[in-house]
Amino acid sequence: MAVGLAESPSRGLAPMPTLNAAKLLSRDADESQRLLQACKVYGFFYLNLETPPTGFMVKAWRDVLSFMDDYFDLPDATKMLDAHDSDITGYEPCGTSTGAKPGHVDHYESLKVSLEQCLSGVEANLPAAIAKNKELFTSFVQGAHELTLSMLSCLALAMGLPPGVNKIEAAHDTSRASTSTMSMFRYPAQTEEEARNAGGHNQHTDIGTLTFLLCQQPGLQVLSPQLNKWLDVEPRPGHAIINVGDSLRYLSDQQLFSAVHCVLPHEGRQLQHRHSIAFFLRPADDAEYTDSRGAKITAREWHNLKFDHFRASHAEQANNVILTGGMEKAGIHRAHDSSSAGQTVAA
Ligand SMILES: O=C(O)CCC(=O)C(=O)O
Ligand SMILES: [Fe+2]
Repeated sequence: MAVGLAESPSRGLAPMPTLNAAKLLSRDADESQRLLQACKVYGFFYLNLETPPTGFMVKAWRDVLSFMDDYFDLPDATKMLDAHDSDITGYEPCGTSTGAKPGHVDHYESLKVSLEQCLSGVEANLPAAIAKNKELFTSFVQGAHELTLSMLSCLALAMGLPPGVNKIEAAHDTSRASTSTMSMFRYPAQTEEEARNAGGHNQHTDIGTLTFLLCQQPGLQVLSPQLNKWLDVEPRPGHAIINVGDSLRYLSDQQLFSAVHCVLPHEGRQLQHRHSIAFFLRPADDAEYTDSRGAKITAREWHNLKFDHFRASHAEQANNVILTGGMEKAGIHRAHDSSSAGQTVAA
């Protein structure tokens, strides 16, 4: 049975393993095995950033948050000067996609800067507000890029694939264009009136390879593959939340699990602004795989198709397997070695 939108309060916290960023950066073999199991069983895990060499990311997190406080407080008309109708760079106001409840639009605004803009080193390529903080953003994006790429090497190691040249790593060759991007989100505080038509972030699976997410406030929920019910993802200081996206599931021939998730305020409406920061690692635009419909598609085409679908009505979204990659349907929770997780899968 498919599970509907997360309209009721979720019960319980999502059980998620914790991995160590420093060990993954040094390609530790045991940590790589734990990473593989986390991606196969949950598709979501915590990443401890607090030890060197990733401690600088915790400081950058604070600095980006204080930038976001100032940026999102600007008048709408000023922020709209940064809106370029793009899904990888610039500003996007609230209400452009379908929301987390039936009949609602979303309730988050975002400011994005692409990996390519950051790597180009050319200030003129960056959104103006970001160009003023070029060092902060380039070091954050490079740090998140290096970390997520190192996770792909660790996964290849744990899967016994030839280093560097395997299908997964080869699809992330940095000399080719991609839609990898950093996105800053504000879910603004809402009045009761505002909450009647808008709320949260609709259920979805992520488009890309791995998502590196920093958040301090609750609201994120995951559809547990084990229990087939919505659970809260508890934010943890000094830890990123990492999840597998559709592209990595497809490139791994469905071995890795991209869990369905959404954002909903606990209290029924957003009482205070909620902020989150994401880096979305995605494959090179021309990388190819077979998607959830069984179609051969490039990573760029999947990205564009999925974003169009985020903007479609709930009724259209329910008609196919694009929004959640078919992951919420019973039976897709394929059997896995339950010994590794100490849990069995409710199919
Ligand atoms: O804001 C969050 O915590 C999650 C956002 C998210 O799931 C996404 O942008 O893909
Ligand atoms: Fe997401």
